[in-house]
Amino acid sequence: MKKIYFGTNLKMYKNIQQTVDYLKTLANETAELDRKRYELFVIPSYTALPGATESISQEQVILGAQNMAWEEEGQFTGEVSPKMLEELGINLVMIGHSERRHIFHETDDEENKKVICGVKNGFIVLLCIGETDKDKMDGVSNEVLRSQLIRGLKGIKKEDAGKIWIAYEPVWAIGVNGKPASEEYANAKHKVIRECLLEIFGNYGEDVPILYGGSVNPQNANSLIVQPYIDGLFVGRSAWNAKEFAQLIFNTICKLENSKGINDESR
Ligand SMILES: O=C[C@H](O)COP(=O)(O)O
Repeated sequence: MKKIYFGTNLKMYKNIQQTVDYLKTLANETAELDRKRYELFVIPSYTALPGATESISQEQVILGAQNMAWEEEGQFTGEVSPKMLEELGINLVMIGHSERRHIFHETDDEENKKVICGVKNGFIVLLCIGETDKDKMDGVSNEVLRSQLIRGLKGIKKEDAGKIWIAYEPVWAIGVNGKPASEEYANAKHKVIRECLLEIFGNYGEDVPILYGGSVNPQNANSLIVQPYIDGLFVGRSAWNAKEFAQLIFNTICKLENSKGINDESR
């Protein structure tokens, strides 16, 4: 039975104390969660990472970094190296979030160098991909997703597929001005992504979880999670209150376990 994933990116919102308080509450509220079946992760800001690693066990909540340099050291002012994250005990790095790609103009080739460096340094690499509104209007969403995957995962060995997680986040669905994708649309794009992963990694492509992100909220989480190609939810705003995030997680699990999907071997 495949794992189901729930995670959040705290973006540039919570300071050190707020992050520590958030994590303690989230760990407490989700203490009953079966970690063999459900994976939970949080991606705080860099400055909060030391406090975060000291405040909770990563057996309860995996901690990630929002970005990472593609080199281990060097003349890269303002960047954070994988070795520095390793020193903090961080287990996951997020690469290519929509805000990195579109505000900071990161390219697929740069994301690829970071993915390679992250895998090499033993991190779980959460690669974010997603089409823009224009891509969608022009009818090239599938091609854009395939291109981001093929370029972003270039050079990753099949045997390392298990170190990659994918977050599908349509750019038009993210943030305060975002409009959530319908469950049908999200599921169809996850199918495209799964097929592409199987092309890239062969059967190892099944080892890569694909999470949906972009205006996930208590109203749409249940219908998204039961979709056959959706392996988890990557939540922004609706996760930033720890008690409400825990409630969203338990509600969706309840929905999932009461649905037919839970008996399907593919889940
Ligand atoms: O990293 C998380 C995503 O950008 C989703 O954010 P959102 O749920 O606030 O749209």
